[in-house]
Amino acid sequence: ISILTIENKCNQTVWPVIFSWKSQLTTTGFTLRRGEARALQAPSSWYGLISGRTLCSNDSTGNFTCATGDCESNTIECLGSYGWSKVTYVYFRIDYGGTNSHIISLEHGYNLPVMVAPSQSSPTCFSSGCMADLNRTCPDNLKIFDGAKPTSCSSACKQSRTPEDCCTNYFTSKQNCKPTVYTQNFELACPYAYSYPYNDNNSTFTCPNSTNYVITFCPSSIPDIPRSSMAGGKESYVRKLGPILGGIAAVALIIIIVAIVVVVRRRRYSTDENIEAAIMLKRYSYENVKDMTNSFAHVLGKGGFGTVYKGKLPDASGRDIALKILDDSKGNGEDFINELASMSRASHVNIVSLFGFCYEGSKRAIVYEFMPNGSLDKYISQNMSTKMDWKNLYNIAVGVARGLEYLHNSCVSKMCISI
Ligand SMILES: Nc1ncnc2c1ncn2[C@@H]1O[C@H](COP(=O)(O)OP(=O)(O)OP(=O)(O)O)[C@@H](O)[C@H]1O
Repeated sequence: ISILTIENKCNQTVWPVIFSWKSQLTTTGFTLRRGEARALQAPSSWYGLISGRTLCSNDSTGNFTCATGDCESNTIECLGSYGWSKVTYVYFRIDYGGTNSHIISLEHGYNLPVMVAPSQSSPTCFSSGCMADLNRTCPDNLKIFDGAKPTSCSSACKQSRTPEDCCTNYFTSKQNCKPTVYTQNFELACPYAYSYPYNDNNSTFTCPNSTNYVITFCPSSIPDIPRSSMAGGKESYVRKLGPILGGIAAVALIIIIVAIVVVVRRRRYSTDENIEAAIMLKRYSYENVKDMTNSFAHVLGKGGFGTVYKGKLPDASGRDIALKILDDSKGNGEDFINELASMSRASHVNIVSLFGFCYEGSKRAIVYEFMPNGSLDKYISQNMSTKMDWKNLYNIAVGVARGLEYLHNSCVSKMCISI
């Protein structure tokens, strides 16, 4: 099982599509407003794709349609067969023969920048994506508009259908299927994406089968890629300035390549930060949990969902923690991860902070702040006759109300509870 966390950092709402060739996930399409994230569990041997739809709405007849990536289901869910759209795709194969693999594909086109951050890092498994805004650099004849705004960029094959662009007929071989000016536009901006048939250099990532992924739409500020010289109707001007532009382009190309290498290298070392950024929590193994609690030596109490133990963080701080081991859960693991993801975004003085979690099959635990005075209800009842005057009780009530108010209002607008 791998957890796929899909997050939307775009300034607009995105409606992700999940299409599966094998075993459906719990959803095939949903809404992700700006700043929201949703985690899904992909079972072993799941094989499918993820893409994002934009500018969706219900038309006058109530049918749900999107300007880009529409799955023609007329609803938010994308049931049934799948027609290829001119959008950015991420393909995943989860646990095939012990490994996961994924590809970011621009083979059909591009609509949104996407980054895929695996939870592990190796020379074949690192954070990468297509971060550039190719809607702006798209050659004019491949641009797709919604009104005056370019919304996506078609692949040349999808638009022209020629054997050369689609690598069919004579061009059906690695030898004859070469990058074209169009695919170079994609290739230059997104070298780790798959942009034409046989373009398999660098584009398949292979990770261990225990890897989880964060798939981010609009991952960061988008670098401004220079407009391709073939865009627009200035060919003769371009031809005259050819050698000069060629020199400038060569220098620009070198700078872009160096920048990409630097960015990719940096990202290789920050993959764990990326998954933690989406769930914003550290993931511990069950073995870690056992160590942290000294083999469950000190029980703090038992609640409706499980037993709470005292423990210590395994880092240099050695900080005291509470560790709630959830009763053998038959429940939905996705709910657990989504709830953690939302809880981890809450930060308030009157709400216990979460430090991490454990999720190994049915073994689930929450690692959070230790409260030396135990639970508030017990504390109040035990001290009622001694320490509790009306002022103290009033302050406690106000503190509790402030925490609740934060969860209901401020935190909702910061996407704590909306997932
Ligand atoms: N962070 C903590 N620090 C210290 N003790 C804790 C902490 N969290 C829980 N406990 C102890 O463990 C007991 C069980 O806690 P738990 O949250 O599981 O149950 P609960 O408060 O009854 O609520 P729930 O309905 O969530 O089960 C508490 O009554 C308290 O004594």
